[in-house]
Amino acid sequence: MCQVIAITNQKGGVGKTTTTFHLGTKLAQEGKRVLLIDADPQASLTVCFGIRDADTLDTTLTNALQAIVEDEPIDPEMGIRTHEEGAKLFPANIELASFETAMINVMSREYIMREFVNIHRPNFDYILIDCMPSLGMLTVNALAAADSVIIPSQPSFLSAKGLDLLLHSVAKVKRSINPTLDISGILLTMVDDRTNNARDIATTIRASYGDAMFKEVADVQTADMLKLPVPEAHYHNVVLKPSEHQKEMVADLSTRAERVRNKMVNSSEDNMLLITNDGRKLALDQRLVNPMLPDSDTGKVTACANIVYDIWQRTTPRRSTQMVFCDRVAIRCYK
Ligand SMILES: Nc1ncnc2c1ncn2[C@@H]1O[C@H](COP(=O)(O)OP(=O)(O)OP(=O)(O)O)[C@@H](O)[C@H]1O
Repeated sequence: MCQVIAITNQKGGVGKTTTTFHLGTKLAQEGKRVLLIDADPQASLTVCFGIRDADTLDTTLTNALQAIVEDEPIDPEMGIRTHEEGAKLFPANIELASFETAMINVMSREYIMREFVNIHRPNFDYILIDCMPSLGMLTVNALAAADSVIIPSQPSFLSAKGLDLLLHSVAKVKRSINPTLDISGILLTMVDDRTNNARDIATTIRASYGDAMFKEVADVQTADMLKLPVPEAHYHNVVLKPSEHQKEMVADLSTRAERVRNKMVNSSEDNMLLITNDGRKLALDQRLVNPMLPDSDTGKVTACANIVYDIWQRTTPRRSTQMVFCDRVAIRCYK
């Protein structure tokens, strides 16, 4: 018999899509017939399936729900995509947001998704619904369509605070719309056992919702842990001599620092922070401190531009890409 599970939490970024995608993929790898429904206009689950431009899709959850509202027949194969790992997807895009607003005028609006899900129940062992981060009408629809709910939650103060509200909403849906709805459990996600704060909050959540908690948690995965392939780096340090203007300006910075130290200037006019900032700008390019100054042959920006140009010339046949990072991140503000 098909199990329909809504993965929900009104808090954003707690791992709903990640949980839906990995749970769905794992079940499919075990030979189950799995349909993942993207019920979030942000379409993150759709993107997980490699669909980068969801807004150009012809058939999405919006069309399907619209067809149900208009009593049109639905072809169960329509709009379904297959992932290489075997799970199937019913995609979404931003149009779902306006559909949610329009739902307010529809009769039996809480049951639209249930009707859609029921069409697919006979063909799948599991249907997982990735909900949007809100307790709006689409989430209520997902809860009305589901047999159970998984609640991903991060061990953070704000996530813990929102759990009461969410459990209250689930209870309300169970009472008034879907009496057979169960809570499968609260799944702690992105648990970083290296910090005391995460450990403390996880303990507090367990103390409050112990029975509802999954024993397993999803550990935080950092780039280091994932051991993603990284290209071999060749480091080159380029050491440059200061221009005459830069030397003069550095001397001026010392004079300013002296005046600040001796309290000869009001701190609102000049202070160590301003001086350090000017020093950092000056080190990058003298024109950042005084736009009237000429470009310097020995400036960092010029040297960088020359290297970029040189690499471009050497690698043009390979059409290689260069990414240039700058440690003076606020450069735009000073141009
Ligand atoms: N275990 C993990 N370790 C590290 N990063 C993670 C982990 N799980 C999820 N993430 C990252 O956290 C971010 C949020 O995850 P995800 O999109 O699954 O959350 P969400 O609750 O679906 O978000 P939204 O509410 O916006 O739909 C993503 O960038 C995801 O890659």
